[in-house]
Amino acid sequence: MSTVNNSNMNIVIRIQIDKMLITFSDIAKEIGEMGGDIVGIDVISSSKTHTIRDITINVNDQKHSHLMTEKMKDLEGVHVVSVSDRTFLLHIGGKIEVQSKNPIKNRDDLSRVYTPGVAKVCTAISEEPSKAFSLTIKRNTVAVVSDGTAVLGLGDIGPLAAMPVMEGKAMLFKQMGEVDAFPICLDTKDTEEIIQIVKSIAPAFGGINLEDISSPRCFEIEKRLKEELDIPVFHDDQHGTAVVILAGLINALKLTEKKLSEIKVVLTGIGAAGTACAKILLGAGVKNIIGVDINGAIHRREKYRNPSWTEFAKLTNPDNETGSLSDVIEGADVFIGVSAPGLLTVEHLKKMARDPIVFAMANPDPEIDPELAEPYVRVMATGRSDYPNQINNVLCFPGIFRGALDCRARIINEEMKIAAAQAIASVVTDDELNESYIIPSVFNKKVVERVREAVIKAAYKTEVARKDPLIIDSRLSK
Ligand SMILES: NC(=O)C1=CN([C@@H]2O[C@H](COP(=O)(O)OP(=O)(O)OC[C@H]3O[C@@H](n4cnc5c(N)ncnc54)[C@H](O)[C@@H]3O)[C@@H](O)[C@H]2O)C=CC1
Ligand SMILES: CC(=O)C(=O)O
Ligand SMILES: [Mg+2]
Repeated sequence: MSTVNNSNMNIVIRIQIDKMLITFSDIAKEIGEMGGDIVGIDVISSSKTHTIRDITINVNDQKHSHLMTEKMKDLEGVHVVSVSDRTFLLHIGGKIEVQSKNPIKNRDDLSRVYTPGVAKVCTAISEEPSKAFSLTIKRNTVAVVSDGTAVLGLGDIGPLAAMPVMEGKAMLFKQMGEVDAFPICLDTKDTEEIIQIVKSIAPAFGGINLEDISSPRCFEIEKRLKEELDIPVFHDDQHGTAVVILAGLINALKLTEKKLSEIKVVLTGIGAAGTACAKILLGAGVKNIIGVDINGAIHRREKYRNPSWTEFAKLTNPDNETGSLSDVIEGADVFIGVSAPGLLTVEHLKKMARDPIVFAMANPDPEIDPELAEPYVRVMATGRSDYPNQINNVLCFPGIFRGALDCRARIINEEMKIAAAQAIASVVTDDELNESYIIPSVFNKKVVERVREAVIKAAYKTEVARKDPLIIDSRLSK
């Protein structure tokens, strides 16, 4: 596949220009001739003889960036001071910080927020632990916990390398849902140890968002934590993803005028996301799902070492189809990929039923390049923000936790997830719905509002909410 990663990246080249030797318009012309698109110019300093400028250039890829830099270096009168990728610039020093709600202006403030005043607040919580929800950050704070074993589609890159993703999730929690989230990357892959650590840190949090923990360990970790903690534990890659897939599918099927109960779905990658996706789709009425992992279709004639595949085989593939993706894609109405880049080909698309729906959601590179797929599909979606129809769990986790925290839910159950999916789908009105808009934008404020509302309603209906409904604030709030 022609990889889509890094396409259209922005770089910032800082150059010192000798005014006697070259003009800026000459430099801009050179950049344009090399296919670079100048999207920003900043003057950093200027003297009679020299200027230093930052030129932000949209380039095709890393190679293009390199050629552009070399060209600048060759120009007489130009000295390249530095070249930065804007993505890296955004990560310098990390992406989040802790801020106090009130400044400590004097001794009196100090004695209230800290000792001695704080002692009576501690005592109050010790006498009535539920007060931790009103007197500490617990009520609005979620731990984003990863062990770095399944980071996006990058695999087991370890806890340090997982941090940028977890910081990103924390940013999204805050901006979209006004939830305070902490990235916590653990230097252990031991299931039991992860469970014990999360249990030990739980007092500070109102919810636990598990992230990018590889399967099948993620299933046991989530199950045990759900049983042993009294706050919501939600493995985002499983349930956040599944919720958004269902939302996207509800809307895409309106376009192809097919029913959930009639479609054949081929799902690649029966790991965390794939397993949960199958469960939510089965719950929503899909009858024919065929899972494909590295050894082909998952079926009941095979004995699997992975217990989650044995379970998966029982629930799916009603006709017990066997073979590779090429075999089982025949006649499929929907392809959902939560697996690896480039495994879906145009030849596969040609074998699908009329009006194929393709959700190629592996990150950062999807199962097929959207541009390659476009002519052969009716609806195309990816997990990325730079193509239409971004099916990404960011549409779910801020709103679902906002709702769960606001009604102080003990758990996030199936009813709350289905309600969240329907809420996301409902943001796209029938008038707006089209092939390039089956799912609302991540920036659409209605998403979190509707998900929150629907989740709270479902939590009360299923009796998992612990807060008096009369004191729930109707607005998005802490
Ligand atoms: N768009 C979104 O919101 C989300 C996208 N994803 C993406 O889905 C992918 C999987 O994520 P997880 O389920 O968390 O990982 P995981 O590690 O739990 O599961 C991945 C599964 O894909 C299988 N796989 C790998 N190569 C394959 C191939 N060539 N053919 C068939 N199966 C293959 C693996 O054996 C494994 O079972 C990643 O690329 C991730 O970025 C995951 C969660 C959310
Ligand atoms: C989006 C996300 O959570 C993932 O790709 O793992
Ligand atoms: Mg993830």
